[in-house]
Amino acid sequence: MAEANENELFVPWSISTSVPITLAVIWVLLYYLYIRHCPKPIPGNIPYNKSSANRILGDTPEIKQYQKTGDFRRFFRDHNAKLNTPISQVFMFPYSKPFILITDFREGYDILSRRHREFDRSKRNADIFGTIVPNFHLAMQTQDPRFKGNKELVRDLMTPTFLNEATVHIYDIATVLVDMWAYKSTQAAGRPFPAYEDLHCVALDIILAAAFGIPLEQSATHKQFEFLQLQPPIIRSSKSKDDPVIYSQIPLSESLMALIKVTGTVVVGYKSPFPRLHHWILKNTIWRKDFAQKEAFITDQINKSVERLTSENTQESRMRCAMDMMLLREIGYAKKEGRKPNINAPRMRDELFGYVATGHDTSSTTLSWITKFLTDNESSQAKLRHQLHSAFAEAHAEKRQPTVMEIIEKPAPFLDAFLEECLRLAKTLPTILREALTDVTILGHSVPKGTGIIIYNHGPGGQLESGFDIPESARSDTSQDSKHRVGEWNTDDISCFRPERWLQRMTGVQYDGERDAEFEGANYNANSGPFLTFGGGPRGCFGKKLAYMELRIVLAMLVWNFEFQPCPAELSSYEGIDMATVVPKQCYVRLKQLL
Ligand code: HEM
Repeated sequence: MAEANENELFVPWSISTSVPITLAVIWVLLYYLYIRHCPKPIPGNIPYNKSSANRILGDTPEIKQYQKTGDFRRFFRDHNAKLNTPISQVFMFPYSKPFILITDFREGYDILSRRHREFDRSKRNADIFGTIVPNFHLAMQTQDPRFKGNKELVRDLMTPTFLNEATVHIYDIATVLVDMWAYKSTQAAGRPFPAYEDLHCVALDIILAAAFGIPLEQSATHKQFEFLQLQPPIIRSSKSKDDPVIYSQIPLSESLMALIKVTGTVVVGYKSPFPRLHHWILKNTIWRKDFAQKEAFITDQINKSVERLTSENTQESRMRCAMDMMLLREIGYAKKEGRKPNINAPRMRDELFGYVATGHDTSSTTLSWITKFLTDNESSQAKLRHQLHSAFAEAHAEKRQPTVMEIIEKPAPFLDAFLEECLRLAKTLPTILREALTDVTILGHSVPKGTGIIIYNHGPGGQLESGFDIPESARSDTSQDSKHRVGEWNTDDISCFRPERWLQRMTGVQYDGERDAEFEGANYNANSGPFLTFGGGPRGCFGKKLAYMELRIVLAMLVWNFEFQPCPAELSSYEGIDMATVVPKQCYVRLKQLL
């Protein structure tokens, strides 16, 4: 009986004690797992968001909120602004190491230009581009054994000879754009119309002409203009001068669409925590056809180039595009190495596609931002036109278009300054990635080897916003040495559009009261102040010279031919959308033809 009673007592006791103990053990275990999987901040005192450090997803929920608005890169700006710091840790992806985010220009510039033995292209770049163009030098770190060979292959593509060839294509395509916009503006009769699609085609045509020598008649812009002229005249149903006119757009060929789509797939790499796997799955499923078409397009262009280079016709066999230059290099290497040329070498195919991919979106997006700055800064626009009239005085007197050589060669400091100011403010590519190759010190903080570095040049202390007072002693020796190499922007107008900030007056120049005096003695100074639009150092933008040529020619031709008049506020947002680059959400023009 006593035994039975003991058992009776024991059972309820065991339930009442073992359940809470089990729950407590589970809770401790879960808590341990939770803590184990939360982000691990870098030891020391680099600021980070404390609540993000206490959740497995780190900063991801906040980043997702920004993604919903379209421009997730704004997160970087706000992150350092909220933490009131030029350097912070970001927990970008679950289970990954923290990234270091820097918004201070001098530190970014120092890392890119002076400390490139300590910092290199980030492995994340390889993750982002690895499944699209694994053999493109952008996807490689500098110590990658393939890197040097690839750079050799593309060596000729930014030489003056090659660029001179490219300027002719650029000018021809810009001329078609001018003709098309003259036609559109007549039809629109003072109403605005969207500009983005046309600029996207122009930039595509330019890079395809430079890469593969695709002739003007086959350009998307030329076809669009022909198509437009066959359309019935626009019937205006609305009376408001502010209602935009929407023109029909001829669809691009399947192969061009494939090139654009494949380039756009890079966004998956930017945003995914598992970029390679994520991209690989999509590439082998829903994007399979696009990738196949892109490959077929490149094969076709290689065959055409071989035909050109082996043609008896000297006019035909003349080198005229990146494809031909690369093929000739490959033939040269093969001869030297006593082997057959590999005209289908993966590195050549990827360098070619990479050239198109990196050269297209960046330029088209920048052109779109430029048209917005033209539209919204009337007095600077008028001053630019005035500069062009005085720089290309003969063309102005003869009421003709400036020639391409006039645009490229005549000094026009306000044109340089205007373009640079557009590039400073354009949101095209505000993030630059690096990786610490060794344990490093950044602004006095220890950062371990292998850490990903994000340099965000539109944040506090960057090229658009004044920053923090950082003691010189916290900066690296190289940063202290180069303190005066680049000027500083005036904090009062740093975020305003003011091309004059790039000009310096030569001392001793007298003004004679003539019309052109405002440009006399004005010198454009590229080091006037913070500017990282093309990154910097040995891994800075490879296509910068081509980009400047393209933007200069298109900008000069547009301002010569049109007055960009204000668009209604509801069509003039400065918000960006995150694609491969940050594209303006709205890009409209309202044009008055001048010639
Ligand atoms: C306005 C137009 C352009 C902008 C704003 C731009 C911007 C940039 C930026 C910010 C980088 C990263 C630099 C760094 O990490 O330090 C970059 C890299 C690069 N850009 Fe551009 N770019 C433009 C036009 C072009 C063009 C036209 C081409 C080629 C035809 C090109 C080819 C490249 C390549 C290949 C790289 C990688 C270089 C390397 O990894 O060594 N870009 N660009």
